[in-house]
Amino acid sequence: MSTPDPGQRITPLRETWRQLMTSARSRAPRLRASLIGLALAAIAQGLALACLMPLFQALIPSANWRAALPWLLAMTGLMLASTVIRWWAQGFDYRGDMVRNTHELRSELGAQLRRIPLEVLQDKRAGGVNATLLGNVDETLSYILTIANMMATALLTPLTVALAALWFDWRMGLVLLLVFPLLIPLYRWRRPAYGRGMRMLADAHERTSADILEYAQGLPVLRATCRTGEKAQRLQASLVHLEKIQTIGQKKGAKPNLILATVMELATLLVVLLGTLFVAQGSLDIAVLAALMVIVVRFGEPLATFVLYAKVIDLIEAALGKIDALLAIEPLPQQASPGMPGEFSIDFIGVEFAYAGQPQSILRGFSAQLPARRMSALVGPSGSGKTTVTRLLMRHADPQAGWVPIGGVDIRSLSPEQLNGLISVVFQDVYLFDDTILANIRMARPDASDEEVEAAARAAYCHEFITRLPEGYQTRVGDIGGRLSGGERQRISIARAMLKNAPIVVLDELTAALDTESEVAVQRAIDALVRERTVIVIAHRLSTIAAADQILVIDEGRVVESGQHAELLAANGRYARMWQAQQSVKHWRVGES
Ligand SMILES: Nc1ncnc2c1ncn2[C@@H]1O[C@H](COP(=O)(O)OP(=O)(O)OP(=O)(O)O)[C@@H](O)[C@H]1O
Repeated sequence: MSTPDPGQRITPLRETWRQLMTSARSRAPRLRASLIGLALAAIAQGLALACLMPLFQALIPSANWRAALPWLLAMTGLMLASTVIRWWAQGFDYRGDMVRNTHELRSELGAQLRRIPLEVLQDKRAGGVNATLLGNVDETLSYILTIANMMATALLTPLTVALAALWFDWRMGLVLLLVFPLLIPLYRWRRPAYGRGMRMLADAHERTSADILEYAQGLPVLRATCRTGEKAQRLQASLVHLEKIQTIGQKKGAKPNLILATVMELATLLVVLLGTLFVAQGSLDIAVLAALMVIVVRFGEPLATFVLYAKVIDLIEAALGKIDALLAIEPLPQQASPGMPGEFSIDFIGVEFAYAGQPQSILRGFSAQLPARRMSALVGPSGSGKTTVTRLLMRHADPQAGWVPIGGVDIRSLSPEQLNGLISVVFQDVYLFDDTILANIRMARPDASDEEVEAAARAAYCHEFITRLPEGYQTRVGDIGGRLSGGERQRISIARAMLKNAPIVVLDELTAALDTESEVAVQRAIDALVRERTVIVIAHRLSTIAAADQILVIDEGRVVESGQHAELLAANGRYARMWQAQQSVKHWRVGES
């Protein structure tokens, strides 16, 4: 995700309000009403406290309870109203709206993850996405009412009292009102720094979250390569960075808070001094001064911490920014659909493609015809663009020029579901979810019956090893951990493809990392899978694709040779040289020079 730009403009509060209402989704009107309710409750509370002035006037020194009674009743009524409105407003939190809203927002972000181009998603670190979905969503919605309540009580209640005080004694009213304009320059002075600080904090959280996830997931590899220390250092560096940002945040908050607390103390002193002076002169009712002193003491504390609350608004704003940025990523456009293809040949026509932000094109005028129900193999040096070709077929991204039709239908006119339904993918790296084996296979076609799942597993040569597991098909992948071998995991992946029964199969050379026995099993499963389908296989070991119907040799993003194995050998070109190089490697033995 984006790194913070220190010069970045501070989002206006209006924009924060808009983002907040957007993230409240269907509950925006209720949230808006709750926030307005909290403001009204604070004003009612201010009016209730203002009643202290006439109440004291009636009681001091004449103790006229009859004159005091209406004010006592008004105060009780206003206090009651304030409490009821506040309870109603906060009902958004305690009646579960907030939790449901948080859940909806997370679901929407989850749906957005499914919509955004995979190529964009691949650029984001898993931990970063996790930080947005969990942390930012919580930061945004869970604190909002609490903080709004605090701010309303800290600002609106004293402001109401100050305005009411004008009525009883304009000089004291003005003194009270003077305190509020002082808050504004203080807030404006600190806000850019807080805003930046909170954005940096959000970025630091995201980075640390990504590093922790990567460290935990990569531990087996790190241990095997003895590089735990190096990665641990990186993680440690992230944690230190996070600590630094938090410390800076605390330090930045200390000064304005101290200043504000001092201003509030001085304001209290000013009210007491001026009040005493006016009372001594006989121009101020002692009862009004007594009431004002109670009020000032009551509000000094929340006002003093106002700037601290303002910091949380910036935290919310930073979180809203992250959520907005994720929601703003556009899915790939879809053209008008002429319907589903009638057959499943694949063409790449003049395809130019560069990854986002990369200057050089990976595919440069790539054109190829992959006949239906035939196996086409992509071979070529590492980095030549083989995987990129398959990614474009699966529409992880769109080419900058050229197009890719399946059976003559441009894949850009198929919906993601239609396109995904046409293609099965089997990679070396098989991701198994922490669920039962049955569910892991069934995910390829959720409506498949148990019998159909088992038939696919048999066809992919999985049934035997699955029935040997402690609970057969009901064994949870998490419970058996690393007990499944690479070949077994790959056969589960092939079973998924069997069950999906899509007409096109993309295979990343599977057998490269397997021992001979597993290789034979996986190869048999593949042979069963690819029958009668349009198959693209990315091959590193040429021996595995010698029988392909067509071999496309790719170099620097275009097809430089194509044909069958024998033809290409006879042509004595690039393929023949690659073949010879691999044949000679085959005869090497470890330790021989
Ligand atoms: N998401 C990405 N962003 C930027 N560049 C990328 C991305 N994915 C791949 N590349 C670059 O594109 C080029 C082609 O990569 P690709 O994976 O298609 O090659 P390949 O022929 O499949 O390589 P290999 O045989 O090593 O798997 C490489 O230089 C690679 O670094």
